[in-house]
Amino acid sequence: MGEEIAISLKNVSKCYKRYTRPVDRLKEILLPGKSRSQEFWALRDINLEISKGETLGIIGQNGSGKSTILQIIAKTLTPTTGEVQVDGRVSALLELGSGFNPEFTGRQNVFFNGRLLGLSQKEIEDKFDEIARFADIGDFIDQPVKTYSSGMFVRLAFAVAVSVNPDILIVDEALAVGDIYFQQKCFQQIRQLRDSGTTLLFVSHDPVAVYKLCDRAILLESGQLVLDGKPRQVIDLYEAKLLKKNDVAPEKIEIQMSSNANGKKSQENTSDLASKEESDEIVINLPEVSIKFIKFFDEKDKEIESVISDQSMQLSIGLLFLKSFEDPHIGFKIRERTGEVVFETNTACMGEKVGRVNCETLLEIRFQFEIPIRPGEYTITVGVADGYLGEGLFRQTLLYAHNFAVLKVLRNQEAILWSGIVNLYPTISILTSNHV
Ligand SMILES: Nc1ncnc2c1ncn2[C@@H]1O[C@H](COP(=O)(O)OP(=O)(O)OP(=O)(O)O)[C@@H](O)[C@H]1O
Repeated sequence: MGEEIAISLKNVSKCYKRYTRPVDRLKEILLPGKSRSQEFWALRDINLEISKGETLGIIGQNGSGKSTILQIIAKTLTPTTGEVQVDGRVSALLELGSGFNPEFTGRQNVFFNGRLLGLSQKEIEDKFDEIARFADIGDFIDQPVKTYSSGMFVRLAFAVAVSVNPDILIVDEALAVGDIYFQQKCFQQIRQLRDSGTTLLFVSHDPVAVYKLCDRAILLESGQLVLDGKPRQVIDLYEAKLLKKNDVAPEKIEIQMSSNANGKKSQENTSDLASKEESDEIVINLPEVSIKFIKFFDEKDKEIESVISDQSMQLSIGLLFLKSFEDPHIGFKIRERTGEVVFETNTACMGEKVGRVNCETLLEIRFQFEIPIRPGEYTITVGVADGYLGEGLFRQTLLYAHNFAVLKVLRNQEAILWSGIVNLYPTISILTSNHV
């Protein structure tokens, strides 16, 4: 699997015309010859190949071009320049409402859309009950869709989109609309399609959804493809860039890919971050702040390689400051291998202050905590920022090293048998009384 190409974009760009005032658009139509618009490039020179069966997450800030790229692949939008090739039946859940006629009932829309997606009347009749069951909107199926809530809308749209057994499924943020039960149902359905070989393109602002569903991700920034890699790397870079954006003094900070596993750093600029190896992690830092070590200790200050579930431990972070800082704060994040955050905090959020650090200081900070989590491998991310502004915000990020170390949590042989993410240490009371 993976060699046959489902979607290919070659040098794809999309330019929109933008008008300062709506009247300018009218003037341009009535008085052709003089352009009253400005060009706006929503996508610039995108090159992308997606193999059959691949699951691609598309990440980017608002306005970065995510929907535009999906619409171009779904052929509801034509690119200004470049070449697009799509091999297979595409089913797209784009903007809420697209593809449905508001005056038609749900039932009529199912038939209408089913035909658009290439099913015969008979095929839709055969699938109709299954679609209605999945959408689960009761009698509303025979009401005009203009009377639907956004949740009902997306239920029906999703049910239709997945029922046609598409070769390529495109989902744009649609899952954020439904309730949690429906979302789970959708995820399950998407997973089933994925496992049966459907190519999936998925836009979401929820990193966890991308971690869980996708085996590859791309990051778009102002219409350009900035990184194509593993979901974890792409999300880390996205989050690093968000952090940088919020900084008051972001200009000096560097974003790099770093091979933490062997300590080798490749000082690359984000502008030429092409497709990256899985071991590369995103590090952002000022040159004057670096991590010297990360160590684990037990509660008796003995250094340990791994920790037993339910026990106490200490995380020790050694930082070298080659410049003085007035109000530095240090934080850590523990993540599961899948990328899901188990816990994170920092000195500011804990109501602590490190105080001023002088130039050429080696600072060691130790966090003590319990580890009531299931056995497995977790990663440690370290962050350092200066100038606490409240509400978890800082004046400037000094360092952010994703997945810098691995923490192994071993099974506690004395613990009860349990499953899940966190041990709640349950106890039992059994109360009996005579029932009269
Ligand atoms: N019809 C249009 N005319 C002019 N500009 C447009 C048009 N459609 C989109 N744009 C602009 O193109 C850029 C990319 O839009 P797009 O909807 O693809 O972004 P996005 O990444 O999906 O954003 P969001 O996360 O907010 O949905 C935005 O700046 C948007 O304002």
